[in-house]
Amino acid sequence: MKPFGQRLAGALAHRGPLCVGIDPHPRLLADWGLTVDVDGLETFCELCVEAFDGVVAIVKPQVAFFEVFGSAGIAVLERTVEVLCSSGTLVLADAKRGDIGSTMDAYARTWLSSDSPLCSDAVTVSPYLGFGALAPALDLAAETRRGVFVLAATSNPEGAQVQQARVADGRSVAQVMVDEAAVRNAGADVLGSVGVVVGATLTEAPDLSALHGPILMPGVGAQGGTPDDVRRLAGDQLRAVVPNVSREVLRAGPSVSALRDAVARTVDGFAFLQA
Ligand SMILES: O=C(O)c1cc(=O)[nH]c(=O)n1[C@@H]1O[C@H](COP(=O)(O)O)[C@@H](O)[C@H]1O
Repeated sequence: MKPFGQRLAGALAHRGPLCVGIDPHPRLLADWGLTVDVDGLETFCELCVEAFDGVVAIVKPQVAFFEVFGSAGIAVLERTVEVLCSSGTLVLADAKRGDIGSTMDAYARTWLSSDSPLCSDAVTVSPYLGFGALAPALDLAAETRRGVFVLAATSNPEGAQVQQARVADGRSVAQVMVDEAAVRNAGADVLGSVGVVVGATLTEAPDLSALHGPILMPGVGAQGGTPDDVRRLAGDQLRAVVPNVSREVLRAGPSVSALRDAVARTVDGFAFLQA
């Protein structure tokens, strides 16, 4: 298996630059005419798989919306991840994990170890216990040829309190996270496997020019970010940018063809990224 960064670059080139979120909000379940319980969750995911599998470059299930249903919800997540991964659609588990030592190691094994029932192609992680605390995930991802997306500058306004704070050399904390990720990507062929998350809602992005890894940009659509914002924030890194859209696409459901049309329209709006 090729490293995640190379697989992602290939998928973006072939299927278009888009990460679609599977975010089974209670509101969306109701709008789709589904019950807000595990049965509704399961049907929602089956329809998402039918609509997105083999169509979009990368799918991002938001783990929180599965955990809220306890073990039965996790079982739905396991099945969803398994179906997508086994057919070759890349899966980014949005778990935003971050802890220390052996606990981080357990999180890493959950999402990145081939023998885990939740094993995905990549996972989101939070570096706000210190970038170095992420080493178990970064090391395991390198070993299993999977990926990690590190939260750098998030789409929510509260993030700035921590992420825009300055360290002693004057860089923002968000910039430090990007620079640390860049160290991990040094020498990678095509695109490194350590990505960063930069919200499409921001007025300014950290300097991404040396990252050599994927840049996930959530916040498009429901949170107010637009393709023009993505273009502005991406700078000269257009080919590394992966916009994430969740509600804006999911609102088109439950019709599978309407979901696919929404994906096609969204991908068209981002054609400039891979031009
Ligand atoms: O890591 C993420 O994906 C993420 C980071 C961030 O800064 N902002 C952000 O919205 N997200 C996630 O991206 C998705 C955005 O959903 P929509 O606002 O519905 O498109 C949610 O699953 C969020 O948890």
